[in-house]
Amino acid sequence: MSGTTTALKPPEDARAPVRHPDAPAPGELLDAHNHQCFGCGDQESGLLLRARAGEGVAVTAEFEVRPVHQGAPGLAHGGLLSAALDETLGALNWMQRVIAVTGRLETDFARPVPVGTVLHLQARVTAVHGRKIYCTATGRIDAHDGPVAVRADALFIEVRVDHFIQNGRAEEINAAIADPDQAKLARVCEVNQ
Ligand SMILES: CCCCC/C=C\C/C=C\C/C=C\C/C=C\CCCC(=O)SCCNC(=O)CCNC(=O)[C@H](O)C(C)(C)COP(=O)(O)OP(=O)(O)OC[C@H]1O[C@@H](n2cnc3c(N)ncnc32)[C@H](O)[C@@H]1OP(=O)(O)O
Repeated sequence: MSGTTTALKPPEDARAPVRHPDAPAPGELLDAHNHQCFGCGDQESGLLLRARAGEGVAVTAEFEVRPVHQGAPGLAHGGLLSAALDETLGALNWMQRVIAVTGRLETDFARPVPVGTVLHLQARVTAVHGRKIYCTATGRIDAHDGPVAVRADALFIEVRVDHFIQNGRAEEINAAIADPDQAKLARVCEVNQ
């Protein structure tokens, strides 16, 4: 059952999430955090997931399941559905203006998802404790109020930009440092740390 492991249950003294005053307005399309990202970037074989700001500390996203996303014939691959949930949860960073990475992600697969489906995703932060951000997401079939196909609970951990600079391959990191959009994103988020 989702959300029952200790690591995914916020402690008693966790605080409510706070929407950053400069967070994008509800409905605003969110930028890709990296154009080469498998989830939100523009790679043809990727998810091409597009996320929008929601109310509060929440986002929505859409992911069209294409033939390249198959596992069983005609059905979406479960790992890619988890990736779509993970990417949507990652977009919550924009609403708090922090940089956080997935520490734990627990997915429930409730229904098979046929190729051709547009998965409507919703994610929100439920609690924050120090660097730990507790969040949850659902993916519904073909409509924002369609049947729930997948859901996830996750724990994201806030990191500094150094996390990427120290761990990423030099080729991509150097390109990111030279990219004004990436450098701006890193600065904006670090101001809050
Ligand atoms: C100019 C250059 C530009 C560079 C780029 C700029 C900006 C980037 C912008 C955005 C990118 C951000 C995210 C990407 C967005 C979307 C993609 C979807 C999201 C992902 O796909 S992202 C990739 C997958 N993700 C990883 O690649 C993480 C690998 N991993 C690690 O890098 C470490 O593992 C880390 C950092 C997670 C923790 O390491 P650490 O040393 O900082 O943590 P530490 O030990 O201090 O723990 C602190 C507290 O978290 C608890 N805790 C820690 N880990 C836990 C776990 N796994 N489960 C449960 N609890 C955990 C501890 O129990 C403790 O809790 P307590 O405080 O209560 O004791």
